[in-house]
Amino acid sequence: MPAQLEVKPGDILSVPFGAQQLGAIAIRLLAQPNVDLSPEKIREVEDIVSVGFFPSAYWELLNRVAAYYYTPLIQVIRVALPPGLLGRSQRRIRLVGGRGAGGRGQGAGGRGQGAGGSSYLLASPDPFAFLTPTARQVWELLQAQPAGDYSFVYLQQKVKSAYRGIRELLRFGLVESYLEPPRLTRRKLQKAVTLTGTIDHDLTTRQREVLEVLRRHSGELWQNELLQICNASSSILKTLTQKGYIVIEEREVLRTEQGPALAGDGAKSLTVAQASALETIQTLDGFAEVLLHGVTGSGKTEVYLQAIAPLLNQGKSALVLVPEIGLTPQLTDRFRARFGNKVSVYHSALSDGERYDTWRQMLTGEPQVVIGTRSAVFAPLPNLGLIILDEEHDSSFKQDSPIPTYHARTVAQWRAELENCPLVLGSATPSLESWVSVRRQGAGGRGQGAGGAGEAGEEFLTPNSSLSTLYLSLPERINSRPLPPVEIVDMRQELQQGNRSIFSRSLQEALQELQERKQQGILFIHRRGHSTFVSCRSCGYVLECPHCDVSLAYHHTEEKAPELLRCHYCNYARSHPKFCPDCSSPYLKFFGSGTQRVTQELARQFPELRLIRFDSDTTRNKGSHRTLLTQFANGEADLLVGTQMLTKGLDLPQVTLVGVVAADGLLNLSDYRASERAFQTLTQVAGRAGRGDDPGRVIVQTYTTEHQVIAAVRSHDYHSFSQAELEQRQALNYPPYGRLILLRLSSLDPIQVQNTAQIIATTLNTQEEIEVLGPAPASILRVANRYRWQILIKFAPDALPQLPDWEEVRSLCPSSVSLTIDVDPLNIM
Ligand SMILES: Nc1ncnc2c1ncn2[C@@H]1O[C@H](COP(=O)(O)OP(=O)(O)OP(=O)(O)O)[C@@H](O)[C@H]1O
Ligand SMILES: [Zn+2]
Ligand SMILES: [Zn+2]
Repeated sequence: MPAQLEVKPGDILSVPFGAQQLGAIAIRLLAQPNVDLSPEKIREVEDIVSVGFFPSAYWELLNRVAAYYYTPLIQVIRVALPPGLLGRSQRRIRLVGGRGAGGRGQGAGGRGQGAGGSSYLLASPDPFAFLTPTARQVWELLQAQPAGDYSFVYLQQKVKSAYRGIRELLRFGLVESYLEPPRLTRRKLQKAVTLTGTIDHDLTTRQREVLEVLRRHSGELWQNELLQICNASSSILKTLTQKGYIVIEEREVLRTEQGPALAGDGAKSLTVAQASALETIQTLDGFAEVLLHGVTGSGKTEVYLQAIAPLLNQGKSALVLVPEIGLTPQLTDRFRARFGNKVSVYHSALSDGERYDTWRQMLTGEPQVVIGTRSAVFAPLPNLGLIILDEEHDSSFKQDSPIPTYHARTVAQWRAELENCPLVLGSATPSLESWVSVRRQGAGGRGQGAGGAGEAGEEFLTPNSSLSTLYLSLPERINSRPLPPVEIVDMRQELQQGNRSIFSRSLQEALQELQERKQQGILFIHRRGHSTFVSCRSCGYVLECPHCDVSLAYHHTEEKAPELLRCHYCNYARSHPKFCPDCSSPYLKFFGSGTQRVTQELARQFPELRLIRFDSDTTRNKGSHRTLLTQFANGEADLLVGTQMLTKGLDLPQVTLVGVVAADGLLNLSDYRASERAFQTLTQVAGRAGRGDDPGRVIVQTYTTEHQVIAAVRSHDYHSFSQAELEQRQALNYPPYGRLILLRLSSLDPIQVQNTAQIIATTLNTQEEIEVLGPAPASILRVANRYRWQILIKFAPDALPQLPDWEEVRSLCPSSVSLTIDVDPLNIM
């Protein structure tokens, strides 16, 4: 690298790559290049584009994530930065100081306008006699271009060996090289009109009108808005500019997602429990972790809002993490109503431009609230005063693939610690991880957790070990409203007594009543689509995905839409055949019921009932969550029918009835977390009922009434459920007691992946202190034509075992087999 450059880790660099110039990040300084790196793969750093781009605490965070999740740092940086930022940037060359009069503006590097160009020109008839012919040619080309600016590629095409000439010009400081951001992340500019003069007499009525409109808008409007409001053409603005009444300039438009205009909302007067929780949170100084355990509808959000308000006044910012975008419109609305335009959302469903702009908006350091999903844990807010993780038990905070397979809760713990701010975890059904870390401190333990976990080297490799968590509880609903009674219906008895419908008599009556009383209900179904599989009644043939080892689900959206069979794993779709592909029988039958099937059945049995289907089929388009929920909130439907999405924080006071069509799909999963997840899902969905003045009721249909999860859901008993569940976990050394790492292997070649899995497992087995389970085929062996095997590693968290050398493990994988190391996996199926 050029001697005068002092590169430090975290700097943004430009590095030549072929004819292009790429954006790069300095990861680490090496005294010697790696021995196995061939010299032709090493490039010179050309320039530093941005010094100290990452603040040190943030850089440390990225490094922790990389170390804990065994992921190259650059992959972690990719998750943290908005997409495209480091994409293919274009290298350009321009004259330093512009070309004589009217030269273009500032250079990115902040090298100001000097007397530069023109003074050279005056010195002698040929002041550049010292340049080589190549440099000279480049120089003249640039002189001839009005802005004095060409892409590197263009100069290379025009001048033979241009790069040599450019290097020479750079050395003399005559030109500079810069990176132009890729197109999609380019800032968006738009013309803004600003009122500058007071309204005077030399104006026509029309001109006066335009200025009046501008004045009423605080003297500033986008040009297109102004023209639209006044129904005027741009010529009138030209005249006004000439007369000196207005100035038109290009201004940047930030493409941040805007919510609808909302009426402002003031702080509510808190219940005793809310007030006490808030008080504790506000006395925290610096890093601490808090579990806010509040039953459904206990007003956790109000506590968050009031904890954030004073921070903003102190010039600090807050980060609010939520599981999924489906629940964000309602939550963001509440935040916007309280904090106005200080709120922005940040999640992967934003367009790249919106993400880029929101990201830069955060860097301004203005006090603000950012609400986002998993990846927003990396939101680059300086001056962070508080992190909130709402619905902290939700598994969508965990990334299964690609690497880093991080959990936003774990990363948030590190981040809060590094930024020295409190972290509040909120839930009605806390994860057993959080529950155990509260219990660790023993009864009444209010000890502060600023123990400085992870100061020294390896320590941070255990996520929660040295953290102690403060416990705050909101045991009652707002206004002492009762939790809804939960009725369990045994579907085996329904069948015995001759009811063949998918709805029990109890649920049928409740739906009937709903209509009569003009109330609203929610119906929860485990799956989307119509049926889980289609098979032939004559020969038993089951229609399967050609690329995966699963049956195809039947989808039929509306009357005239095509009937489709779809794979829920790879999204393969085919039309529904009229005849069995195997025996040509016309008798094909649908089994299992998804949201579509249930809505059709409802339409048949309750034709008067107005329905809204709320699942990933009906919420594909941007804004559709909001649209459907608004329709429902406005009373345009009686029943909301949907999947998992319904369980996440919906607050609809009119809902009195919640029905679960079949709890069994949740209960009978082969995963060690199935019970915990089922309890959480059922408790959360039950918690949507009776949040307003009218009392609610919940009906859960199941074929396994005796299941311990069902008993706990019926009695709203988190404590005894978690007690029993933790005993089982402890006995088997599963999390939160033992730790797990899952190796996922996949390949197009079934033999090779199996052999590789076997070899890796054998190698791992030689190691003591770790328990190796498998290799075993994944529960669905083939997905999208890839065969999948896995190996589960179990170990005790405290006695940090000598973990395998992952580089060595990777080296056992042939190139046709891909390996993902999933640390603390949540999905093991
Ligand atoms: N102090 C208060 N006084 C009156 N109403 C309140 C108060 N606090 C919260 N509420 C209202 O109570 C309702 C439930 O609150 P919120 O949605 O925050 O509950 P929650 O604890 O997040 O529930 P869940 O875990 O089920 O999502 C909301 O409509 C909220 O506006
Ligand atoms: Zn058949
Ligand atoms: Zn498939």
